Amino acid sequence: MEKTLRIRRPDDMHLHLRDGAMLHAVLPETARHFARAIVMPNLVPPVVTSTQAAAYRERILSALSQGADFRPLMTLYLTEATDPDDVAAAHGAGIIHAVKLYPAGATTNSQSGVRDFDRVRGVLERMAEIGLPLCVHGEVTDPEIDIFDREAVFIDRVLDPIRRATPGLRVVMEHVTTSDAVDYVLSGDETLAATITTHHLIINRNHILAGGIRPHYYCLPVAKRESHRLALRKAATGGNPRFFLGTDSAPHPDHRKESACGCAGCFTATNTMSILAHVFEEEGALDRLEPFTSLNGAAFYGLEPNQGHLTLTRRDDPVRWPEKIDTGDGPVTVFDPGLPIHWHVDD
Ligand SMILES: NC(=O)N[C@@H](CC(=O)O)C(=O)O
Ligand SMILES: [Zn+2]
Ligand SMILES: [Zn+2]
Repeated sequence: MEKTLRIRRPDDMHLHLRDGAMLHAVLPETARHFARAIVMPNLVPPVVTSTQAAAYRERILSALSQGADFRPLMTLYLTEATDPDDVAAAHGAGIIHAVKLYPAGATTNSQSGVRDFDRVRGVLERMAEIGLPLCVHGEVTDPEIDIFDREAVFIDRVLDPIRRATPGLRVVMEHVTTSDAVDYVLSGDETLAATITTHHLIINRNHILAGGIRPHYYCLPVAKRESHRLALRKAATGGNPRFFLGTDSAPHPDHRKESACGCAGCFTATNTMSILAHVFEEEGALDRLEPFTSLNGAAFYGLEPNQGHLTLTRRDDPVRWPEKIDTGDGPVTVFDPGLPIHWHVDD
């Protein structure tokens, strides 16, 4: 039976748009459904100054097709040399909406990230004063720590000390993958929130490793065991306004993923809204899809909800999407949820 759901147009609060040919190829995939996105700054070289953020925003706007209704919300990449005055000026001018913390070496293009957290204390204190959110890739990089434990250890060793030392700092734990992170968010106050990706609601670590290694399911933080996936589903669909969508859609050309040392990232921009409707229906929480995708994130970032709407219809025939997106850097594989999805996004 057909079922219809009308929601405010969604925001993607964690997105990789890249640059150049890749930007041109992937931007329409997001702009088709999403009205805004928090755009990650991990370009090569990274977006570290307000001038660079403004220039990157212009490149995104000029890559948009005519008539597209999409607003990029820019971020700065925090380094040990970041100038608190530049951050505050960029925020005051409306150029940036967050600063992104990558522990050096934690993920794709994080080599310019932070090694000594004491060195960014001044920036964090200024951000707390002006109410500018810090988005955190929450994994320790200590090689002694098992990759499946790196998020939980980061909370104890790095994040909780930073939050205690910087009262009032608004923090978004990005792409949470564990029940530990969910519990930590629930234990926090209104200054603490988390994004949850689409793919972490679908896959656990077996999808990556059992029966053959599947590079297109490899991302960071890596998917954990099933109990964690279930905790994420509960958090996403549970109605707490401090959990919201950040797809972490992260395009890499196939030749970089299907390799002896494949890089991390799942590309989900194309089919995210259909997959999420499926997940929320399975959890008996379709009425909570709109808060998760379109209201909670905006509220945390101090933005009005989008004016436009998106309509999803459940039909008997499954949704079709291209297996790959062609880009100037080679094909990018679209995330495969591994099951038929029946929620069509209406044009
Ligand atoms: N999530 C990923 O696996 N990859 C992201 C980086 C990130 O968000 O950590 C990327 O830029 O490719
Ligand atoms: Zn990350
Ligand atoms: Zn990311």
